Amino acid sequence: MKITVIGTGYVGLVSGVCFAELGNEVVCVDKIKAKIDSLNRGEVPIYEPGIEELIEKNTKEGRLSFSDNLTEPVENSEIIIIAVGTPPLPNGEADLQYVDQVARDIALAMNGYKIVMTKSTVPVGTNERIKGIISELTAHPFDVVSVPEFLREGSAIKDTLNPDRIIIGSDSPKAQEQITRLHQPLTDNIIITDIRSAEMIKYASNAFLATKISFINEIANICEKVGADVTKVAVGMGYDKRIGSSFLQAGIGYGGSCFPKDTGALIQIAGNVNYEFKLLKAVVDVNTDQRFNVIAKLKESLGDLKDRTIGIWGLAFKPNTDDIRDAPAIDIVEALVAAGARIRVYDPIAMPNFKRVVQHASIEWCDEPYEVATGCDAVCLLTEWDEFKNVDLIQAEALMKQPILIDGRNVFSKEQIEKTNFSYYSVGRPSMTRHYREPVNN
Ligand SMILES: NC(=O)c1ccc[n+]([C@@H]2O[C@H](COP(=O)([O-])OP(=O)(O)OC[C@H]3O[C@@H](n4cnc5c(N)ncnc54)[C@H](O)[C@@H]3O)[C@@H](O)[C@H]2O)c1
Ligand SMILES: O=c1ccn([C@@H]2O[C@H](COP(=O)(O)OP(=O)(O)O[C@H]3O[C@H](CO)[C@@H](O)[C@H](O)[C@H]3O)[C@@H](O)[C@H]2O)c(=O)[nH]1
Repeated sequence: MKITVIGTGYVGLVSGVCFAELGNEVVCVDKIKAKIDSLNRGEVPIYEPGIEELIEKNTKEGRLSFSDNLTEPVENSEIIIIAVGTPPLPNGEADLQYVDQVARDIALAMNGYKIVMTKSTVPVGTNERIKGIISELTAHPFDVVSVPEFLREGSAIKDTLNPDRIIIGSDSPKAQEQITRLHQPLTDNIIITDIRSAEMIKYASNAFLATKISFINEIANICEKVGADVTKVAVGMGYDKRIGSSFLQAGIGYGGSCFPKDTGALIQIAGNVNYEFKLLKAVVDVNTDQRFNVIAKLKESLGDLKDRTIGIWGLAFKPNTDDIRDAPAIDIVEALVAAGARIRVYDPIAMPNFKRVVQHASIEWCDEPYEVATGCDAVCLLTEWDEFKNVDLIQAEALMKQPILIDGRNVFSKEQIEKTNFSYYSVGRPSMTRHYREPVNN
């Protein structure tokens, strides 16, 4: 099939390349010319394992191309995919200006029947709004279908080529049949719904996963006080098939471009119909507090943080991505700056993006984890990159002023820590505080 994908962010690029890999003819369009120019030079604007190779292969084989103008691609395509951003407005609601603009642009470029397939995460009713915008500007026939995207950053290619399910929200048998055919090579789990339910499935899924994370984080906080181990609790709970073992990793809370934005948007969607989504509001509050537990643990072990040197291992909101959108590390580093600490940071991939958002004279940018540890009063692990899991803790400890380790992701085992002199604080597991404590004003 001939497909135009509009928006070359994570979703646009990954779905574009995957549909090309399945044998379709795909043009990825973005309004930012510099992005298209770099893609045409073979430079990929996002870090995502496996994507560079797939882009190279599919462009070489002639199934994938890039353009900063949608007119010709839309004219030549049967299916137009909307994959532009829906960032939060100050009140949490999704900002639909990019979606609206694309709907207008598609309408003006249409030359015959098209299927407009929305992959952007959009509030219930938005696909009807898209339909309205397009039909005001063109007399050509078209259908709008909602096919929400469930990929995760860091495993986006794998998720797209092996989805748990495909949701198709449609009110047109003709469009439904074509979009089903497009996705058939990926899975048998194709679920057809009305458009509004498809839109809601996306928000409800993200909100449920965020709820699981805040739930286990609260259990972790209680475990710390009663001497239980949340990692064992999660394993024990996860064997119950009704609960499931995934998304029960306690830590410093969820971040990223989706959960914070989509939970906020769903609270607003409910609010707009006079429903207070109390549970989800609590999920968001718990998540905000969870980030600052890292600061509380630093204060517990060091007292005042002024003039203390604190190391940070990891800035991305999760491993295998350079995305720092709503990463807990932003709030944590800013809180350390505000407390007057000196901060030494390193992330294998996300440092350039982080530097664009957080800049302060007290931040030292390092090239590897041991450089971070050098001269530190404490090190905090915020992203569970393999590079940090493989750190030689004895070597790191020897470089530090004080051996204090705050493990925000429960990466290290009791056995690993027992071989060191670290005072070790993790999340929802018993602390391993040692004899070592320097005077506050050393
Ligand atoms: N990032 C994820 O992991 C993920 C997963 C599932 C769903 N989603 C949803 O998918 C959507 C896209 O997310 P993303 O992270 O890929 O976004 P992004 O912000 O990374 O990229 C969006 C792209 O759209 C382009 N764009 C905006 N207006 C345009 C226009 N008029 N014409 C052409 N291009 C235009 C922008 O220049 C940008 O490159 C969002 O609604 C998001 O919630 C994202
Ligand atoms: O047990 C867990 C699992 C995740 N996280 C955190 O939750 C956040 C989100 O992780 P993940 O869901 O793996 O990444 P995303 O790429 O944000 O993907 C989510 O958001 C996307 C955008 O909507 C959806 O498409 C995906 O299905 C959904 O998993 C990260 O900060 C993780 O560290 C935890 O703290 N504990």
